[in-house]
Amino acid sequence: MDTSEKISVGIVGASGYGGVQLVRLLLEHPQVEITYLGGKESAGKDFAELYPHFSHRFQRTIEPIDPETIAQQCQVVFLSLPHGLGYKIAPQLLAKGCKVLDLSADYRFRDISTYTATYNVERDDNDTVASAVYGLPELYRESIKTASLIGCPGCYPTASLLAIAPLLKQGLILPETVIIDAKSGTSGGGRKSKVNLLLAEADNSISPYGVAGHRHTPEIEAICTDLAGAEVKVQFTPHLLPMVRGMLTTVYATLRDPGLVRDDLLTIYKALYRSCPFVTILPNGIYPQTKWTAGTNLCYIGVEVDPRTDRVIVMSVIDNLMKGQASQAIQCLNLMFNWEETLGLPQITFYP
Ligand SMILES: NC(=O)C1=CN([C@@H]2O[C@H](COP(=O)(O)OP(=O)(O)OC[C@H]3O[C@@H](n4cnc5c(N)ncnc54)[C@H](OP(=O)(O)O)[C@@H]3O)[C@@H](O)[C@H]2O)C=CC1
Ligand SMILES: CC(=O)N[C@@H](CCC(=O)OP(=O)(O)O)C(=O)O
Repeated sequence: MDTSEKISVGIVGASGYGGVQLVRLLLEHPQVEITYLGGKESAGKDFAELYPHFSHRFQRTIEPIDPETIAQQCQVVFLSLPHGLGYKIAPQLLAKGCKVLDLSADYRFRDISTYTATYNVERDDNDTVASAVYGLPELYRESIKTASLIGCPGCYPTASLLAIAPLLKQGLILPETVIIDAKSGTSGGGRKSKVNLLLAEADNSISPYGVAGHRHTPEIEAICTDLAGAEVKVQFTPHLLPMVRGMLTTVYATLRDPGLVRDDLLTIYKALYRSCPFVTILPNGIYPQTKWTAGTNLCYIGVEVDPRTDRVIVMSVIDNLMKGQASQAIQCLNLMFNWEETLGLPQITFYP
């Protein structure tokens, strides 16, 4: 394909884990060309200096973050920055005609007061927030297609919401009974050094954190409430696993109708995800493994019912850096440009 037909794309926050996934995927994407990389501490360095395994294929200097310059060089901009930064740049990019996909929490909430309470960032850009669409294609595909600004979901909300959405949409559970037990690899914490992510701390160990207060709880609850059409509160507990990539969530909830069996639920899940190329509902008695998703945009879901407790148990796995972050953003990009939803996205993992 003639490169003049390609869309010019920039990545702000290219030096981080989200950034490096985006570079890898966008280099292989047939419809885009990377024309800008931005960063703060990394500005002035070549990308291949930070990630030498790219040096045979891609070299580009990371530039300081200047919205004017970015808008001149890019039609689409991925913001892969810590929360509280993207919202200062996105309005200027949008005003210049760029489409923006923000991987942080800045545009995930329709209600700014929930964002402010959760992230402790004061802001009043209500109009921009109102124009943003939550970037979970399986639930908001049609809105994503026409959006200019996407608030890409967090990794825990992605895995949790894909697991629970059919139950809430169909009114199959008592919403006050939802418990989400989630586990993540350490790359979920990003590339910046943190003590709990050191090998000596995380290896040979598993630990809960953010119990009864993790910042993803309000994000999950807001979308659950939207899906159920009534307020939903969830009990969400994340855990850090001694591995790099991957996320498992196990969701428990009490069925409204104790007569429902696993086969009924599998039929409902398959029907709701029938047009979703990245979601696989596993057959009877098969439960998912994170290993099946590594490096891909896939989500596998297993469903079980315990007739002794009338609870449904739904298990979902994703790669936190992919469906939980970078490749899901590219899935949204594909929809925004009316390309095949799967374009440029790996669909089979390396295994084992
Ligand atoms: N890791 C994961 O599994 C997931 C992460 N996310 C979200 O995606 C976003 C990126 O995460 P991730 O890639 O893991 O994070 P990293 O810590 O790996 O990277 C952060 C990036 O942000 C840049 N940055 C940091 N501070 C500033 C600043 N003050 N001004 C400008 N640039 C800055 C860094 O650039 P430099 O080095 O140049 O300073 C770096 O490129 C975050 O909002 C995160 O919460 C979402 C889903 C999953
Ligand atoms: C293992 C680990 O530390 N994970 C991160 C979640 C990563 C993510 O999705 O966070 P954002 O909402 O910022 O995008 C955490 O629990 O804070």
